[in-house]
Amino acid sequence: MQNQKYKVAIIGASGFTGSELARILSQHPQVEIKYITSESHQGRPFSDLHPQFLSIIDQALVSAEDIDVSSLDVIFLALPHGVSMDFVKKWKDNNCKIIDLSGDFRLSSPELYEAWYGKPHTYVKGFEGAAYGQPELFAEDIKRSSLIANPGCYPTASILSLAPLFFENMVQNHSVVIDAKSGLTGAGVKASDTTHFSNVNENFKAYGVGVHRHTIEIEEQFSHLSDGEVQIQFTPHLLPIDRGILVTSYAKTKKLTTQEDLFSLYQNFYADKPFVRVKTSVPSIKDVRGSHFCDIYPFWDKRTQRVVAIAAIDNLLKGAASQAVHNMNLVLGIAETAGLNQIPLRP
Ligand SMILES: NC(=O)C1=CN([C@@H]2O[C@H](COP(=O)(O)OP(=O)(O)OC[C@H]3O[C@@H](n4cnc5c(N)ncnc54)[C@H](OP(=O)(O)O)[C@@H]3O)[C@@H](O)[C@H]2O)C=CC1
Ligand SMILES: CC(=O)N[C@@H](CCC(=O)OP(=O)(O)O)C(=O)O
Repeated sequence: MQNQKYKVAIIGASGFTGSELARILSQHPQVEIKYITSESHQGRPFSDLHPQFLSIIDQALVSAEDIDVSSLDVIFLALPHGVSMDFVKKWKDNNCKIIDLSGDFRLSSPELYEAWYGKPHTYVKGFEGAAYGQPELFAEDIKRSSLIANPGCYPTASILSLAPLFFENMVQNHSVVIDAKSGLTGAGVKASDTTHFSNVNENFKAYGVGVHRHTIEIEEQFSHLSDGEVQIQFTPHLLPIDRGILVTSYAKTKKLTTQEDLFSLYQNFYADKPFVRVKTSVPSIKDVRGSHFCDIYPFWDKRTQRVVAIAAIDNLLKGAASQAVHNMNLVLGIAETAGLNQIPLRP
């Protein structure tokens, strides 16, 4: 029903992805935002905290303890890792869909979670029914699931950059290197030494070398796509900008290719995916900023016999909030593109 309004709640709306969810959902033709929650700011108008919403969303923030979950169709959890799982456990028996933006249910087992997140999982059963929410790759799983694990920001760009090659089982194992860069909002709203202005401004650095938790998330999805165990080298970097991710992915293929074949492979793979734009030139972060697009340039380097795939997304949108809304559209069975037509903000 096109005029049906689905009732949703945004849990953890004082953060960056929570506020971006509010921006998109408030313009979604089939959504009514029933609750916006914050524990540390409950009682204050949402627009006090996020002034861009003044006279648009002035409703008061409430505690997550006080919401009537039975009245909701969809809950978005914009909470840190290790916090989301408690809410999923508490609300799982209500007849509503839960879309979790954290990493709590993205991996395939609690053991892997503990190994990469450094803490035990407290809701092991949740893994059973969770779908990995990459809409371009797993739409059918997403439509069937009541718990959707929204992918991480780096994994979104990284997975989309090489998915066509893995799907065709064309990649030589151990040959993949992913060099990724993110703007600061990827680190969340709380300031730290790492995100202090003078440590970031006019600076650029790698972090999490060899140990970043997104390594396993990407490996698991590539393994899933290609039906074999995949290992990758993944290195994230912190860019001195607000938002945006650019990844450069390198892979050796099992058989030789050409630029024309590579481009057609990507174009065909993403032909019916409205938010992936396969390009013939390099993408930049400003080409996608503020939008749900992922732009990809697949390049065959004849000299080194390598694929170089460059992908750009907005970490807060395609890497988080708009991806969550895309998942909502799929799980509710409404138009896939509803509410997601933001044109990138450039310059
Ligand atoms: N930022 C990004 O680019 C991306 C983020 N994600 C993931 O999405 C989730 C939300 O991210 P983001 O919006 O950036 O995070 P923020 O840190 O900006 O916001 C998280 C919010 O969660 C609430 N919260 C509730 N309980 C706790 C707790 N125990 N400790 C800390 N905060 C708590 C806080 O609000 P309050 O205290 O007011 O209740 C806080 O504002 C995270 O899991 C993140 O990893 C995923 C992809 C991209
Ligand atoms: C710049 C920056 O700090 N980025 C975050 C990733 C944010 C994100 O997408 O991921 P999760 O939901 O998996 O936390 C980081 O590297 O931890």
